[in-house]
Amino acid sequence: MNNITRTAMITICGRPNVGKSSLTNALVGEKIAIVSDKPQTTRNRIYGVVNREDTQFVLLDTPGLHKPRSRLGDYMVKVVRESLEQVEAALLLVEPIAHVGEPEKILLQRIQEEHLPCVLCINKIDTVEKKDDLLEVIAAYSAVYPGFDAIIPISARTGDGLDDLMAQLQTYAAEGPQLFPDGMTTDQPDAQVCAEIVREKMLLCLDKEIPHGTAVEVTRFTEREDTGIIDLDVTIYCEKASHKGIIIGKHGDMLKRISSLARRDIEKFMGAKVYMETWVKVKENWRDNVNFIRARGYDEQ
Ligand SMILES: Nc1nc2c(ncn2[C@@H]2O[C@H](COP(=O)(O)OP(=O)(O)OP(=O)(O)O)[C@@H](O)[C@H]2O)c(=O)[nH]1
Repeated sequence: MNNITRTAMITICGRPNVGKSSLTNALVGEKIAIVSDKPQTTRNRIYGVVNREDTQFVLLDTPGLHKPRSRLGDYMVKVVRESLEQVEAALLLVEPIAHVGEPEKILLQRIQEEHLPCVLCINKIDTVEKKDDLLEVIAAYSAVYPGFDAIIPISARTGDGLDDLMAQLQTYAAEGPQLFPDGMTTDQPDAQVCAEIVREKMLLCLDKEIPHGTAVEVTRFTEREDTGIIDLDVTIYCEKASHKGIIIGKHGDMLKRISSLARRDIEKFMGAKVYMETWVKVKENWRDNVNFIRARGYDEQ
């Protein structure tokens, strides 16, 4: 039992691939959001929950802001906009580059419209060799937006700067009830986290556009009463028959690789043994099919 008396909801936003999910996982201390080196990995808003002393922090990991090219993309951009409503503060996460791009400008405008306090976090400082380079990044952002509450260089990978960041986020906590029960680190249902882990492994194992054109659905999620073993049936949807061939691979090798990597992580996340069966189906142009994306949870909330 802890005695939470304060809460702070904070939106983590930024362009694709800056490390929003990596930061969320590092602060939560558990992998709840999938990470890849390919942009536009996160499709939905994900809550990460951190309890520290008397405060419960609820971090909103959002899709990277990008120019949408499909209905799914439209939905992802809408999620970002809405995630800046009704939170205590915004955390704008950026690359250590001394140039403020269009996504950052759009987000700052939106943050200003909502009258939100904003922390600028410069991520990936483990890749910065000279301190002066960081000063240039700070100068570039301060010139565009003088209103940051704080500017904090961090590395989600090494953990550098995260204590300073948490101390700053603490200043946004207000008295309020505990929103999530003890031990709960995310609002995502277990089946959804499992589906996301399969998608992460596709992003890892497959090149280019193929993983971006896939959706993953868990069609069975049952726990055996006697042994606690979890049985999972997973369907991967892709956009073309040629993609299906690539996902399955020669003699099914690629699908086996994706499945076994995913199963390992799912077992870690669930803390149980998992039996998983995986199918691949073709669903042409699903990213523009409103009913299909709604049915898979990419829906107006
Ligand atoms: N060197 C370094 N790499 C990092 C750091 N944080 C994240 N990365 C890498 O950056 C890439 C993108 O990370 P994600 O956490 O998926 O980024 P994201 O902003 O959530 O991406 P989207 O979902 O596309 O918006 C991955 O390859 C991470 O390993 C960091 O502090 N240092």
